[in-house]
Amino acid sequence: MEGVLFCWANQSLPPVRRITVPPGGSSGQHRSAASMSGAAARALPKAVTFVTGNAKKLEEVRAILGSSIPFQSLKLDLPELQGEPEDISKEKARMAASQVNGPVLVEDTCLCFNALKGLPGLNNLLLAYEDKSAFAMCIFSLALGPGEEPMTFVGKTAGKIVPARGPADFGWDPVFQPDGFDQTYAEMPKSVKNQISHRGKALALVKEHFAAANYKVQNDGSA
Ligand SMILES: O=P(O)(O)OP(=O)(O)OP(=O)(O)OC[C@H]1O[C@@H](n2cnc3c(O)ncnc32)[C@H](O)[C@@H]1O
Ligand SMILES: [Mg+2]
Repeated sequence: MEGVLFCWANQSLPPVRRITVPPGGSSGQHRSAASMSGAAARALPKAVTFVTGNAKKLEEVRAILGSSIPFQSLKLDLPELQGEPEDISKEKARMAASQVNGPVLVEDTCLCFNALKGLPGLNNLLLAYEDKSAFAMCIFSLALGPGEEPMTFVGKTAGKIVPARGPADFGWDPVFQPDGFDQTYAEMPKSVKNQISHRGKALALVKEHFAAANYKVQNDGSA
């Protein structure tokens, strides 16, 4: 799985987790300093650019965000980094923000296997293990501009690895069955996946952040 080399086991972690907030930014309750004090909302020079080369990912992000956050998408050739997922994600956001010269949102996803202590890996590695439990994890990083410290938003969905079922048009969707469902991600309607998925949970935090921060886009060139 490109992009993310290490994950962690999910026993002690909640399904969504906000890792960092900017100085003076949102608190754990996702209310920005601006919205709490009545100060003017932060102006963004242009709409957020969501950087991805993955069309299926983009399709889901569009469906989940709707018109809640004005954004445009862009495919950039960024180097694949190694390290801790949140560090990778932040570094990706820093590089993207400096290339775009504006606010960017980037995303990395991995499927992590508890039997492998949270390491992502190939499904057949799991054959040797009784424990087929896994979790899908999505990390979004938002950088408001070049040189700005990115904020990260994490969503996780627990499930298990099963023999493939359903359409094979998006990554490992056919082999991941979320807990509490008898369908794999690939078998369930998109609207259901988006409601319960790692991506849906992470984007709920992103949305909360935007609602609280109330950014003012000066030149809305969103697609
Ligand atoms: O340009 P970026 O956004 O980095 O797109 P990517 O295709 O490189 O995406 P990732 O590195 O985040 O994802 C690693 C792999 O996981 C797959 N993947 C990501 N999200 C998925 C999801 O919700 N369901 C199934 N597979 C997914 C994706 O197709 C890749 O093969
Ligand atoms: Mg990638």
